[in-house]
Amino acid sequence: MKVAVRVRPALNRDDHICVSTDKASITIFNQKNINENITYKSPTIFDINSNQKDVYADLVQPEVNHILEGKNVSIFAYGASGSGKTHTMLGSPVDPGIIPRLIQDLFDSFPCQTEYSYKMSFSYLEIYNEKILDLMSDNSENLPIRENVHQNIFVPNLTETEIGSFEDFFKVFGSASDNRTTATTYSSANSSSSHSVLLLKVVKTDLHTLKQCHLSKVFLVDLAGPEDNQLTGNEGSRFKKSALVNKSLFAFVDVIDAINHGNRPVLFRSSKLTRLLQVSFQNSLCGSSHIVLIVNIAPEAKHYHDTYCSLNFASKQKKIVDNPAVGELATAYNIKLPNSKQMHFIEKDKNAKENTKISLDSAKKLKLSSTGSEQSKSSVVDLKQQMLKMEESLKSQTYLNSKIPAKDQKLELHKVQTKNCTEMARTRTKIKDDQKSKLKNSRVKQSNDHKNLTCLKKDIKKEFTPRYFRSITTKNDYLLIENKQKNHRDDVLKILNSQCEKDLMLLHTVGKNRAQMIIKWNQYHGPFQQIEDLVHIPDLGKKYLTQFLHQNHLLGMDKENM
Ligand SMILES: Nc1ncnc2c1ncn2[C@@H]1O[C@H](COP(=O)(O)OP(=O)(O)OP(=O)(O)O)[C@@H](O)[C@H]1O
Repeated sequence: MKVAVRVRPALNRDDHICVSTDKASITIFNQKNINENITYKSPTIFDINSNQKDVYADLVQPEVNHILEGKNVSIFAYGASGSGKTHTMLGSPVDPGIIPRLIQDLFDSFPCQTEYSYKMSFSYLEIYNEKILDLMSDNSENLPIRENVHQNIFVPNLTETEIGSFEDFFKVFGSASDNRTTATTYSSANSSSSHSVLLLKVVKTDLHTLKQCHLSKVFLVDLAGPEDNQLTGNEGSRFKKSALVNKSLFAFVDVIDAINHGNRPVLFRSSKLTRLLQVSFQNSLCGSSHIVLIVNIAPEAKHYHDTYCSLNFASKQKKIVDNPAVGELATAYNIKLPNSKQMHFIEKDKNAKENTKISLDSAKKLKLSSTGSEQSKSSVVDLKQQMLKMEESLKSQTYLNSKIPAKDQKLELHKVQTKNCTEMARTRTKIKDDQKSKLKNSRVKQSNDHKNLTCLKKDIKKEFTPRYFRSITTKNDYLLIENKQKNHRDDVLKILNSQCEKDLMLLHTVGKNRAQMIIKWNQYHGPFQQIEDLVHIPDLGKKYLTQFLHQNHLLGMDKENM
């Protein structure tokens, strides 16, 4: 996930400003307390002088190739009302933002080939009051969100328009934008009070076979600004609506936090927005989906509180940016131990971090000990010196960072890995013991197959539901499941040969009809030798077999049988 902060220029010359920036940090000052200033470090800051072209070139242009390769990309503009989200995403005809630039860029980048063709279509919706409204339809009603058998999330009946050029897009999009819900807020007379989601679909087709090679989905999201109802004095329905906006923003922040920190379960269903983007969020963990988060900031002192909240959110995600290992942990098979050279840098990095901590502590002490105004002035000078030291220290961290990407991640990963290694050794012994005792037990239990099936029924329900899999966080969990899964492969085969409709229906993707098909095949051809024999049942076929293995979490196991 890429995270960037963008500060818009002040809208009024006379306004007091509470934000200052340099290349790698942003500082906010509290007007009510001159001693109170907070500095945030961020790898990507767009200050008041940055223009739309810079923002696009740095954050979005690199994604064009990913889109052409079939990866999904989601771009979010987050920030308080009036902080410049719509300007960043859409801009104006004279100063276009990310959306028009990306569409133009994609059309320009489609390669002219005789073998493949690219097609682009788009849908445009808003989430207002936790309702999904089709902005391309003049009288849209609340649309549902559905999930198909391939676990793709979609909105049925959402208008989708194919576009052959940038002009095509703008014609349709222009009128659809007028349908967006706006409201007057304390910071803007024309504030967007909904999340708008522009979904671009880019399809690559093989011109010889006319088959789709891949489909890339690009979500361009202009989030509604959170509203402080105490500050705005919102009442009645306006209060309820803004409470819903705030609730869905909390859900959005929660999901991002949970995904990036490896917390499980991730509550995608707690808002329409997160549910709609569930697949993109999940795929970002394995790298097949990219996320760009732009945190917009208004520099005026009257927005201090909003700015403070947005920067806190951004700085939390910055840790995440430096922590791609979360994805590796979630797909625990990829864990690699750092080599000795990397360990050297990790140690160095640790020291640099500690130096920063010391500087911060002494800066805090200085701040606390200042009393009189003279003392306060000298304290401020000292504080600045301390800050400089801190900055230097952080710079050295950045240097180290460039040597080893994701330093925090390495440290965290190392800790987790050391812990995991010990736990893994323990688990291996435990698994071996378990296996031995299971073998003994199974001899005794052989005479009672029904009992085994009842155990399996519980196991499948408890352990092989997708929800359970989502809660797996450590490699040990995977090892345990992997081991159990191998045993259960045999058990699933037993169920397939059980000729018992009720037991067969315990398996995922097996309903009454399929259970009867399996029983009939079984009676006619004799017992299945392996699960993959399902492919021989005429009405099921290869596609169903993959689905069956996937849903019952047998995919990737015993590949020699496939
Ligand atoms: N980088 C910028 N340069 C110049 N003007 C800007 C910039 N960012 C925002 N603005 C101006 O600030 C005002 C508010 O911006 P915008 O409407 O994009 O905010 P917003 O965050 O989308 O607000 P809301 O959530 O209320 O819709 C607009 O007049 C816009 O033109």
